[in-house]
Amino acid sequence: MGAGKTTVAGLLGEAWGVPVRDTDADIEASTGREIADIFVESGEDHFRDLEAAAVAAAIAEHEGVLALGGGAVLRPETRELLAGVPVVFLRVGLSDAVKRVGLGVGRPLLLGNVRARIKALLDERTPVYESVATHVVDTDGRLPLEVAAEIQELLR
Ligand SMILES: Nc1ncnc2c1ncn2[C@@H]1O[C@H](COP(=O)(O)OP(=O)(O)OP(=O)(O)O)[C@@H](O)[C@H]1O
Ligand SMILES: O=C(O)C1=C[C@@H](O)[C@@H](O)[C@H](O)C1
Ligand SMILES: [Mg+2]
Repeated sequence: MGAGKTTVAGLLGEAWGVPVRDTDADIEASTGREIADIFVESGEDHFRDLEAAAVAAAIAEHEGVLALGGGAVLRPETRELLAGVPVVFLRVGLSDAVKRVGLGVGRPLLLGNVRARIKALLDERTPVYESVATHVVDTDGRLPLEVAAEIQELLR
């Protein structure tokens, strides 16, 4: 969270003139509920089921740039679906992530101590992100446009 997936996907879509999808937005549109409410009312497991289905639908239907939710790759079936497509891991360190997400409003897994929650998620997930990525781009101290430019070079 705060790596810039949604922001950079939008810039890439503009640069390439292709459509952009974001699985978090797809889930909110299809359920008519906000992600934070889904977590609170139905729990994380239910959200992950919706998310796995949203990723599968997007990969089947969508031609363009796809931004995933930060925890989508926790599901093995999602990792399998990503094999064979270019996957960019936007790396962000603790300090920049904390600055970017602010109080973490709308990000249910950051409730409580935002800094401690981000540190725990980075520690747990970094190996998973590295395992699915075909490309890794560092985002610390860089503008979204600079990150997008590097990805355009990498995927030319
Ligand atoms: N490279 C960057 N430098 C500074 N701010 C950034 C950068 N990338 C994104 N931001 C800002 O950080 C915030 C979070 O970005 P964004 O929503 O794109 O992250 P995300 O990875 O999609 O997060 P989530 O996993 O919660 O969906 C936004 O306010 C955005 O403008
Ligand atoms: O990293 C995560 O687990 C999450 C990231 C967001 O994109 C949302 O999918 C949700 O807030 C959970
Ligand atoms: Mg996002």
